[in-house]
Amino acid sequence: MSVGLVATGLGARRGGRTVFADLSFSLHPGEALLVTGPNGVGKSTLIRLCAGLLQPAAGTLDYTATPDRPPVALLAEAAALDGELPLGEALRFWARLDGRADAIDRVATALAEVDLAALSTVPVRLLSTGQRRRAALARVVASGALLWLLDEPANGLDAAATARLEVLVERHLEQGGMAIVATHLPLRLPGMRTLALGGVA
Ligand SMILES: Nc1ncnc2c1ncn2[C@@H]1O[C@H](COP(=O)(O)OP(=O)(O)OP(=O)(O)O)[C@@H](O)[C@H]1O
Repeated sequence: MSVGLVATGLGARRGGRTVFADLSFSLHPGEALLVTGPNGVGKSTLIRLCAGLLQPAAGTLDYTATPDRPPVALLAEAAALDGELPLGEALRFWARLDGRADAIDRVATALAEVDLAALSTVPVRLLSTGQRRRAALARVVASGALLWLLDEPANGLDAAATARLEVLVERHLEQGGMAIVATHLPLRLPGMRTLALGGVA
């Protein structure tokens, strides 16, 4: 199979209820999929399935990555950064876990790219909502991962930060990356396709 993600007849159940069924899509290097739909329709569930944190109730999800990059980076609702650590340290902690030496080197650049360089010595717990979101994005950027899974990445971001997010995703795609972005806020991503979840009747 060529590099990419292929979902075929995907179904998800949570709490004993069907969230969605028979979802099929594919994603290849340079492509982004915007997942939209009303609250509770299953956007986060789809992101978690793609991250391997949930098992599909039906169908298959085949992912072929490249050996030169970490396969997946997830931006979920919680930033998952240690609140007591200075921001730069918290990001370097994850970069070490990502297991690639250059991820640690990329932390400072990623912080600058989300306009947080000035706050790298500030404990994460003191960051504002939007700053935490940008910090979580810096973690994804620093990872160098092939597939970005972004769950509501624009939540809490102001217009300038949203524009930076769009630029970072665009650059990721230009570098052969892929992105699945669950959002209820409008985002402009080049050549993106939209997967509108409609709920299960
Ligand atoms: N841990 C869980 N246990 C049981 N049901 C869950 C769990 N998490 C989510 N659900 C249910 O699964 C459905 C889909 O939730 P999900 O979070 O994927 O929706 P969403 O489209 O991301 O919503 P939102 O726009 O509000 O973020 C909802 O009905 C929700 O109540």
